[in-house]
Amino acid sequence: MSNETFTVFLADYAPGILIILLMIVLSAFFSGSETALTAASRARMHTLEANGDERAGLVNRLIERRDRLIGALLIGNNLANILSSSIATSLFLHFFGTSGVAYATLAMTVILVIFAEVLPKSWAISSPDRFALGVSRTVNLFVLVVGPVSGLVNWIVRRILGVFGFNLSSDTPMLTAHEELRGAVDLLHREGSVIKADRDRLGGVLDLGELEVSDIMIHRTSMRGINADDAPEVAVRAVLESPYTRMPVWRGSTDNIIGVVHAKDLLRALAEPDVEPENLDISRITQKPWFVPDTTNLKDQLNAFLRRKAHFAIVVDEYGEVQGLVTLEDILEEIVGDISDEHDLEIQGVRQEADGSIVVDGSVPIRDLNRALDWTLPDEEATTVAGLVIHESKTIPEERQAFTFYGKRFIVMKRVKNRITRLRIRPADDAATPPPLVQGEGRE
Ligand SMILES: Nc1ncnc2c1ncn2[C@@H]1O[C@H](COP(=O)(O)OP(=O)(O)OP(=O)(O)O)[C@@H](O)[C@H]1O
Ligand SMILES: [Mg+2]
Repeated sequence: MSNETFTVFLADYAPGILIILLMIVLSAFFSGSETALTAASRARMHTLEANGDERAGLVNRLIERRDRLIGALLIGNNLANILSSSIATSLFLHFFGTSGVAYATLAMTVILVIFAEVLPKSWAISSPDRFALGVSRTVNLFVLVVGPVSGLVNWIVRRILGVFGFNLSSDTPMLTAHEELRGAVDLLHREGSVIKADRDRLGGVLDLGELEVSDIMIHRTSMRGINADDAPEVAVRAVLESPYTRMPVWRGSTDNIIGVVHAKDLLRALAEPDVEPENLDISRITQKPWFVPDTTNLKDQLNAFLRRKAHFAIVVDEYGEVQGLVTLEDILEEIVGDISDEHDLEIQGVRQEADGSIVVDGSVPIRDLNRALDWTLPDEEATTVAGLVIHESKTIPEERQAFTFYGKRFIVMKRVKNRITRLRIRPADDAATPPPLVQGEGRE
């Protein structure tokens, strides 16, 4: 090729070749960005953003609207690939006639796969965070410009799918992150790489957002507190006799809680020189109670405990009426299972008999019984076992009357006035008992 023909060649083809090169670079940019932004660590980006990194903020905004991001990048990528291939084809047609189409297809496929796909994606995946931060501004600008087009694309896709009966409304609930996590944990458990205890704990963490304080609180009837108007030595004895470290202090009636006493503060006060139990001033060592709504979900309550560095809260309903109490330990137990310490009681009023039946006091909370014996008696309608039997039988049963529900036989052993004070529970012979129906009312 002489100098002259080379100049002519350049003048004729250089713009085309330049555009092809530019498009390959652009296509590589889009592919790499997609990989980097998808693989970037969200935790790291949030930390960086919190520390004032503006580019990390952009990355977070982009990832939050993932479909818009992917849509825009796809459009850019295709635009670049198709433009470069079209120009290459027209150049090749010039040199090789009609077989130029085949050569162009072959050459561009190889070039695009290597330089516009695999190479940038491999590069991006090797350090996605840095790559994502680097491209964030440019990609953001591009998404802003192309966003409306990708919105149009999504709309057309939905329309066409709609014709075939698939209904993807724009807010079709995708799997929530929780459901995905739970699914993954269950799957790993089934495959054997996550043991049951771990699955239960991970599941417990995920459940926190779905349970409310009222689901796990200690009901007001089981709360142990002290009366502010009692003589100090009576209060001291009450604290000594209780297994609990913190005790609500009430005045007038048990649901008028004015404070909380910590056993250690009491011990300190008593250890002061010339303080005798009888002249101790309890109100001096009571701390202000912390009231929380019964509808608080456990995740928020756990965070609130940690933030306040508190362990103990009084639960109130929407009218401010005391419903019960909840402690940090109660929430942690939802994750790790039962926690006992050297002063915790086995649940009281439950006795396992030699014949396999269980004898319970009527006042035992259903939740405690369920937890202790791994049962699933419903605790929505009634709090105590006696309450459940009364609710299901719709009467106040006589002694020795028996009922079958929820797969168990409940036999009333003792009734004092209108209260059922003791019951025997044994597995119902017929395990297929339909749950809510009261079956037998005969005497045993
Ligand atoms: N005054 C109370 N009355 C009734 N139940 C309580 C009382 N205080 C705590 N509980 C319950 O006892 C269980 C153990 O809770 P937690 O470990 O927080 O109390 P604790 O053992 O008295 O305190 P700590 O472990 O800090 O010494 C929880 O189920 C909690 O709800
Ligand atoms: Mg404890």
